[in-house]
Amino acid sequence: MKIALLGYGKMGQIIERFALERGHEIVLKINIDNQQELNTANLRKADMAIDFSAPDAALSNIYACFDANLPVVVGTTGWYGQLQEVKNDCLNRNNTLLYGSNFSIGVNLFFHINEVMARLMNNFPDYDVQVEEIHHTQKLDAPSGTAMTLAEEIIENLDNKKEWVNELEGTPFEQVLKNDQLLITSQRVENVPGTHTVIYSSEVDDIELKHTAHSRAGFALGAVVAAEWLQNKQGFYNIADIFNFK
Ligand SMILES: NC(=O)C1=CN([C@@H]2O[C@H](COP(=O)(O)OP(=O)(O)OC[C@H]3O[C@@H](n4cnc5c(N)ncnc54)[C@H](OP(=O)(O)O)[C@@H]3O)[C@@H](O)[C@H]2O)C=CC1
Ligand SMILES: O=C(O)C1=N[C@H](C(=O)O)C[C@H](O)C1
Repeated sequence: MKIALLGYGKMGQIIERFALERGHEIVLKINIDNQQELNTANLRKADMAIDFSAPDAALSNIYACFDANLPVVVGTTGWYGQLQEVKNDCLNRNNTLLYGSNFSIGVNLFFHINEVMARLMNNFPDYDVQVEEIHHTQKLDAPSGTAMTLAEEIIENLDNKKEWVNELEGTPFEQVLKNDQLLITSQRVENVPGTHTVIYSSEVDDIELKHTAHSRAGFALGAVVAAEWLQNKQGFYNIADIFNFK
């Protein structure tokens, strides 16, 4: 497969390594300095785009792929406020997109366990729940996309939580938390690839579900596997469609 890498930073460079190992070819690498190369003519040289860029670049990159009729795997987080609009446009224009807040197998297992746990905890109202995420200091968005997915799964499955709120360590948080609000705390610590914990706490004990990424390799390999899966498909997909744990 000929791959266009939209974003050639920490993730783009590891994705390149896995893609080459698996027999693919990289035909375009886009970063801030060569953004003008992201045009229809260049995108049409590829069979697939993989976007790991930045929250404020993801939307224009996605629409550039749509205009070139190029399928795109989107790992970039921080643009999900526009998710429904992108989905509608993708389907109306017969384009192809797969997105995921986290492409690692471990986190996708964790997502599934999180849903099962939230349903179970409806029977145990003495426990309150919160989500914690820790990432490296270069991360531009908070909360992480993964923490948002975990929180949304909990809200969908646990009757007494209705919305999430985010507290970023080091910034003022003066909100009084309501019982039906789920707190996501975000911490930024040098060199942490991504740690997520779901904590159920009662007076007598805590139950913690935790995923710790040891490096970015799991995310990068997952993105290449997702691109392989998306070949010859049409439509709008989420990474969960690949794992199909339901
Ligand atoms: N879904 C998942 O599994 C994962 C998602 N992510 C997400 O992927 C994204 C990228 O992460 P990461 O690689 O660590 O970030 P980096 O900052 O290391 O890399 C981002 C890349 O995008 C480029 N870029 C930024 N803005 C633009 C723009 N306007 N136009 C073109 N290129 C641009 C940067 O260019 P330059 O080098 O010139 O600055 C850089 O090459 C983040 O949103 C992160 O949250 C990360 C890991 C896993
Ligand atoms: O920015 C990162 O690094 C990561 N971003 C994703 C997220 O926002 O959840 C996935 C992973 O945790 C690393």
